[in-house]
Amino acid sequence: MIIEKKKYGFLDMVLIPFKVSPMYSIIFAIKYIADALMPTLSIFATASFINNAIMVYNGEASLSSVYLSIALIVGIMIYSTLINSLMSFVDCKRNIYFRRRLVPEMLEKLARLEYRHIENPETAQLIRRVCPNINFVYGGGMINSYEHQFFQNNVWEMYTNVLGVLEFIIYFLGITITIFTQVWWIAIIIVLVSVPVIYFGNRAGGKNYGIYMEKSKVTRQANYLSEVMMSREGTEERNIFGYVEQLNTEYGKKLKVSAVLWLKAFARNTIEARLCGMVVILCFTGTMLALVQSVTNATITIGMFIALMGTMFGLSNKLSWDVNDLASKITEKRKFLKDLTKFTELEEQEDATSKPKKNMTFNKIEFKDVSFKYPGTDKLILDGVSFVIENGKHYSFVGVNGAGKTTITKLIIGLYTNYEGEILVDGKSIRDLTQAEIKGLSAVVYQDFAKYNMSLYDNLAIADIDNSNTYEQAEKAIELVGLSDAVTNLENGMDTLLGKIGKDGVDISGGEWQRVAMARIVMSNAPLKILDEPTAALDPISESAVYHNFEQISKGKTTIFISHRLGSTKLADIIYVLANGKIVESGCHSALMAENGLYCDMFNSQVEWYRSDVDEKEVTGDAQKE
Ligand SMILES: Nc1ncnc2c1ncn2[C@@H]1O[C@H](COP(=O)(O)OP(=O)(O)OP(=O)(O)O)[C@@H](O)[C@H]1O
Repeated sequence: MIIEKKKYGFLDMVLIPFKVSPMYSIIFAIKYIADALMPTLSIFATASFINNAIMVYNGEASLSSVYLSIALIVGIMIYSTLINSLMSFVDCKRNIYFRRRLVPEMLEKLARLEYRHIENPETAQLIRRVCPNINFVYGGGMINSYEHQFFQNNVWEMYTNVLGVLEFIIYFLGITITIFTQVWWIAIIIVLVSVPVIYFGNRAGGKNYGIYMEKSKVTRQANYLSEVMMSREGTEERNIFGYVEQLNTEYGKKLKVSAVLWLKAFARNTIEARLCGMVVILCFTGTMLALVQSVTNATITIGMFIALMGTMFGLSNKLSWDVNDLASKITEKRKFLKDLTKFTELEEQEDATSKPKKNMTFNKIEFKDVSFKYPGTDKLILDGVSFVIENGKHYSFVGVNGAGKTTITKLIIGLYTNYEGEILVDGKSIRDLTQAEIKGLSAVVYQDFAKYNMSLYDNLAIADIDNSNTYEQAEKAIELVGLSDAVTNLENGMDTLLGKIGKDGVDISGGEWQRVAMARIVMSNAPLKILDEPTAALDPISESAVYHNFEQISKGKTTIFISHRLGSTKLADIIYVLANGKIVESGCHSALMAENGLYCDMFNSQVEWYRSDVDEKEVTGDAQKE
């Protein structure tokens, strides 16, 4: 385990990459140290070459005396030219390795997280910041400036930033020590000038990060607008409502705000860095002039003087820009580590990644006085709800939008445990069941069911991951949901790739996708089948066919139907009517109609809708006859 629950600090910027791969970490550390030593080496090589060349010119030395320094200069040049290309290749391999080591671990951690963290906007954003490759809900676009990075890249960048700091320290020490050995007081001046420059650079870098964060929020909103204007899903509405121009104006405004923020940061950065740079250049120019005196006094050689000139201007650039940049990056990564700490502290569900237990059975599921609020909210969604689900019977939950029907199913499948009251499976609290048992108990199709871009057979077989179901069973399931004709028309039958991800992929209609999802739960071995709005996307003929096949689909199984189409409730043995967080009525269709309560009102209002139309036709027909 590389990423574990703990408080992550600065040291982890080095420790985590080392844990992933000591080999790549060492290779890159050597590269950065070598890069840091090159300028110092270059001073000696250049000085030696110039001094020896002058001596050769004056006839004081033979040509061979410059060979070593030329070899050194050529070596440094070859190193500078080749090292980056070579390291790009190594980095490519390193990247793949880091991905292979870190991504599965993060995916597993995500799978173990308690569901409430995925639905809660705050924790969902935290998850996205740490694992940006995970496409969670709650708005697209970047949240943080580091968010565009994949998790594994963030981990690696932390390390290279620290190596960058190490490189700068070695480089700075190398040069100042070299200068100290030549003219000690110049080294003192360099240190005295550098301290405030490093301090201001560091401070500006930290501030920049704050501005980038602000900018990212606006960019995120702009990205969302751009997504709305360009996404495939919105094509029809875009044409019909003609909102692109208005959105585009809004998009432009957001981009402008984002650009202004960036420019502000950039301008301040440039001014601060340039001012610092100017101060450094002025100081260094002064020292250079003083150095001329040292050359005249023969305190230093001409070669050393020329080599130092180049190096000191390089140093002024590094001081004004690199420190600033590194400070900004380190602040960013410290924020990432803080997020990583919070992420690892998110509660996990025990045995969350286990597979559904096979052959689960039950006689009775009972809600006893259950009350529930979504975590972090105050609204009581269920308020003392009690009901029973008996094995082999069919149930319907009915109620207005937001009544809490889907919420009940989320509690049955164990997504939330923070309810009051009891949910019992044959007298045993659902909280005491293992995840494997809960998973083995029920199969669900929600309104926003998944559309897997896989073969049709795999879309079904996924409900029974150990594949105890056969092709014949898949075909039977397809027949039960009324998809057989559509499958016959597919070129590769059950093996046809669904969705547009592959070259040969076939895009099927919304209603057909819904039936595939229904077939999936037919394939599942779970004794309780929950269908949340199962026929919403079906045409009336398909819907009545599905209801017709319902007996077979649910044979020997217990079903819960949630539907606003009240015709379906006639199939239920018991209908539970929810209102204001409570079950206000229960019974079969005829009993509830006789009760003349909420259910009867809802049913009649739907019937009225059709009836007024029928009546109108009848009246018009009669009038025409007359
Ligand atoms: N993750 C969540 N966090 C906070 N509140 C939520 C969450 N999910 C649902 N709710 C709220 O809980 C209430 C009940 O939602 P639920 O989805 O159970 O209703 P429903 O009866 O299934 O509605 P519909 O018929 O529209 O599907 C709604 O007011 C909804 O806003």
